[in-house]
Amino acid sequence: MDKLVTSTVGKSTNILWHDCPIGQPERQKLLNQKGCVVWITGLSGSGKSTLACALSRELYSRGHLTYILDGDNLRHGLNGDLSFEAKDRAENIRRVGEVAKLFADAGLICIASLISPYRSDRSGCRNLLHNSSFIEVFLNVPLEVCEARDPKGLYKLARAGKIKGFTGIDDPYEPPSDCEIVIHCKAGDCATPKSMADKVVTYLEANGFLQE
Ligand SMILES: Nc1ncnc2c1ncn2[C@@H]1O[C@H](COP(=O)(O)OS(=O)(=O)O)[C@@H](OP(=O)(O)O)[C@H]1O
Ligand SMILES: Nc1ncnc2c1ncn2[C@@H]1O[C@H](COP(=O)(O)OP(=O)(O)O)[C@@H](O)[C@H]1O
Repeated sequence: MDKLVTSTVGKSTNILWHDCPIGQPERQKLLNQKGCVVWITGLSGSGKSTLACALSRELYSRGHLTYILDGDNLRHGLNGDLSFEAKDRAENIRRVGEVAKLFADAGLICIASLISPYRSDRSGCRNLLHNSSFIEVFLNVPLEVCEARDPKGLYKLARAGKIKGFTGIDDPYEPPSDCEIVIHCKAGDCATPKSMADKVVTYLEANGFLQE
């Protein structure tokens, strides 16, 4: 049955949502898992992409289907038109949140790894999903550890004033005040990516996401 739905973005009107007989429950049964979004937030260099890949590998080894939405990668395509101004970061997160919602509806375990510095943007994504299927993971890695890593040399450029508005240097990062998983890492005392991934898998298992 079609029902009139007003778009949350407010740009589309007179659109009707079309339901189909094969929906998320049927897809989850096929995949033997529950669609959800694992949202990894943290500073640049905190290990978001590394954790996303380690988590994806661990879940694959257990026969589960995931898909990674990485901020850096999406800025080569879908979000290539966006800057790092606050309003563009908000749009970046909004778009990724909507795509992640579609992947979760497809029955996948969607792993999003983006700095996503603003609490309001992250809670906007949380509100797109029914709450329990949005799992926020905060990679709590101090700026000095991220800066010491600096694999892309961006912190060095930011410190030299060659990059303006770099998160953590001259642009804000709002750590989560209440998220599902916090992974702490101190200078010289960081768990391995696999053990970090295992912590997330344990959460997914305990909350029923790894079975239909
Ligand atoms: N000004 C500025 N601030 C922060 N990050 C910057 C900036 N310019 C480029 N980069 C690189 O872009 C990556 C962050 O993209 P995201 O889409 O995750 O950022 S955001 O969520 O929109 O804030 C981020 O990648 P990661 O290091 O993987 O986090 C940076 O390498
Ligand atoms: N758990 C970890 N322990 C030690 N080094 C790590 C860990 N996770 C990531 N790294 C290293 O930190 C750097 C940044 O990791 P990356 O995943 O690119 O971070 P981000 O995606 O948050 O920018 C890389 O050189 C990576 O090898």
